[in-house]
Amino acid sequence: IVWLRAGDMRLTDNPALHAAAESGNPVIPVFIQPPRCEEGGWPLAGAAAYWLHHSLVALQHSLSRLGSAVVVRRAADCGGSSAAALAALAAESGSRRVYYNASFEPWLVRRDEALEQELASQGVRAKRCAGNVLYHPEDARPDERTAAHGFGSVGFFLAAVATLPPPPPPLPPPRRLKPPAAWPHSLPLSELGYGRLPVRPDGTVEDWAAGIRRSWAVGEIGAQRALEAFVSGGIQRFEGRERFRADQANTAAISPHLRFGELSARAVLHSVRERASAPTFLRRLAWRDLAYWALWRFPHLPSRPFRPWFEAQAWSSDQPALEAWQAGATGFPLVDAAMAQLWATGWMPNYMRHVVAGFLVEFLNLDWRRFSLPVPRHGLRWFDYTLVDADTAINAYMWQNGGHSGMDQWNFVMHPVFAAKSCDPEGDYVRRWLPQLAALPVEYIHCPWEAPFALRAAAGVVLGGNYPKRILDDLEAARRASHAAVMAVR
Ligand SMILES: Cc1cc2nc3c(=O)[nH]c(=O)nc-3n(C[C@H](O)[C@H](O)[C@H](O)COP(=O)(O)OP(=O)(O)OC[C@H]3O[C@@H](n4cnc5c(N)ncnc54)[C@H](O)[C@@H]3O)c2cc1C
Repeated sequence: IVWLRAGDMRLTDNPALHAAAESGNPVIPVFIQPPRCEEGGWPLAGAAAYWLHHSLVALQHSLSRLGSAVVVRRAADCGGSSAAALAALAAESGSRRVYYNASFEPWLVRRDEALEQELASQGVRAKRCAGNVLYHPEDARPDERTAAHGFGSVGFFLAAVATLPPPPPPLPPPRRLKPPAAWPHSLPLSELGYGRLPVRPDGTVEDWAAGIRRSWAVGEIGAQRALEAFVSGGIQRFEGRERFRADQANTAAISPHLRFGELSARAVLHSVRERASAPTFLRRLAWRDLAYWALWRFPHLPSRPFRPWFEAQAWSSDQPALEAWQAGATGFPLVDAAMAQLWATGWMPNYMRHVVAGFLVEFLNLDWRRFSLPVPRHGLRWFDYTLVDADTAINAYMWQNGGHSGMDQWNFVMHPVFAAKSCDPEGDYVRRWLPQLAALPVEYIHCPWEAPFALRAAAGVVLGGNYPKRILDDLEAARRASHAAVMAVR
């Protein structure tokens, strides 16, 4: 049995699949929808769940070309836990071995340890394989020497893994997977509900995911093409300052492929190293491992401030401001364009994530980690719900830093107008995502409130009409207030 989890959606460099294929025995790949209690409070939802559905469709297709398949099960139907579902599948199929790739979220580490014991008690051996990160968190050796790089920074992490053997080259995809004599029962993928879209009372489908489908080629083949396009084309622009541009596609745009394991980090590392000199990009990849290490070492990262005294920080409770941030209706075009891109495509580039996170924390002084029901509204949870690359480790690590309480706190403030000078100098990004502002000349595109009334009228822009008025008139005062709240606890 190869137990495929949400981060394993590939054939190439999939150590668990590779090991099972090499065993020479029949191979049964299985995906089990975990019960809520195994998800550590971070159930897959929204855009990321939608992505997983399509990634599973693509994986089924790739496996069928090798004469194999993915058996789909729900833990809820098979004893209520992943362990029980695997034990049942092992009993049905006569399998004695379960192969899987290691995860590092603390709740999954605990679950996997208990699961291995439960399977062992039923005569089934589990083999945990290494492969979804470059360096396993438990192998990193952070100490005083590495902390000299700035505790929790990427330099700190690179020093902590400097003496480890380099990540091995990626494994090839299996050429063949021996099928079992009879395929065990499998649910249709649709039963998992990950790809389900809401139906209106009149029976029509509310297709909020059309923009995601248009923007991405989900699955391993799409992932490899995206990586190839970046390595053969854009990587040198990334190494320069152009990686900060929002109006140009100068980053790899592979994060959802990495999140769902359609690409392995090792495959990305080796592909880049073979073809280009790209130290800045490779630091980004190391950042991903750093986030996994941080969550593994400090399990409370998604729920409590890393620096505990920030627990006492006084936050604003301005609900309309929060809703304006979410909806991309703050009246600050750069922020609103990014939130519109997020809503439409499930993604925005790193620089824009800094801009919108900074706006929420530094100017609106809204608590990034609060939890609200039924809609997850605040920064971290809103990203988790809307990003196709939603990743608990990276998301929490970055919001902690943006929210001042993290290991590697941001020492900069992204001003929603001035930041545009480097990331959207001609206003093309804003024009793309906020077409109602498209006719404004470049000097006003990021600050439409400053445009003379007649010019706005000629451009068809009505503040408070087809584009909102600013929710903050005095950014400097807002910034001073949030700074005072930080200084009171720091
Ligand atoms: C507030 C905030 C929240 C974020 N939440 C997520 C998240 O949930 N999931 C996620 O994948 N990324 C997250 N990021 C990190 C980063 O913004 C994205 O990984 C990046 O924008 C993805 O685009 P790309 O593939 O073009 O990245 P590139 O810049 O081309 O980098 C290549 C890969 O390196 C990794 N990487 C890049 N930047 C970072 C980083 N800062 N930290 C860790 N790994 C990184 C990603 O896997 C990325 O795909 C967040 C950043 C911020 C500021």
